[in-house]
Amino acid sequence: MANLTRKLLTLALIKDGQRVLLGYKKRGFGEGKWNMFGGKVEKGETPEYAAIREVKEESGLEVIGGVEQIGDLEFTFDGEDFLMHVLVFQARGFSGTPAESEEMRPQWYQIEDIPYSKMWKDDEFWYPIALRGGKFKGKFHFQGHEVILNHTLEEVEHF
Ligand SMILES: Nc1ncnc2c1[nH]c(=O)n2[C@H]1C[C@H](O)[C@@H](COP(=O)(O)OP(=O)(O)OP(=O)(O)O)O1
Repeated sequence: MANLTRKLLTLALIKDGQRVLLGYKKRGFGEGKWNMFGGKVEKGETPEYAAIREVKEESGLEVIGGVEQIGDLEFTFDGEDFLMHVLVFQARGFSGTPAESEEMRPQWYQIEDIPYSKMWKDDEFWYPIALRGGKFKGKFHFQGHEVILNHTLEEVEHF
């Protein structure tokens, strides 16, 4: 694939014991899916700062103690000229009560109840690694938004 435009985005895992906070995406890219919180890294931001900002904007939670990178994912789409590079972080801590935003409706899920059938198809590959404390790198090539044509995924020690 030649000359793909790269976009840098974040996702943030908010985990509290055996439950995880997901958001129902009300608009924009991935509308109608449950997802972690995140979005584009704006000019002048570090990815860590962007991840913390998006958590606040989309869920109402304040990240405490910063974030740690746990994943590095690339998404491409058949026939499209862009590549989405998504850095996945885990919040070390958080405070506040989840609140609905214009973009997301947050809800806690027990790990065994995560609604994979209503999420991006790649999530069921890498969430299990993230949820047991592992780190991972992966590439997923989609046809549309629902079919994965091919992928790679490996667990890593560090980035
Ligand atoms: N395949 C897949 N699985 C899991 N998560 C994602 C994908 N593709 C994705 O894009 N994502 C994530 C990465 C980002 O967190 C969001 C998309 O971000 P987006 O809503 O476009 O960015 P914002 O900056 O919040 O958007 P606006 O505020 O400009 O609407 O999905």
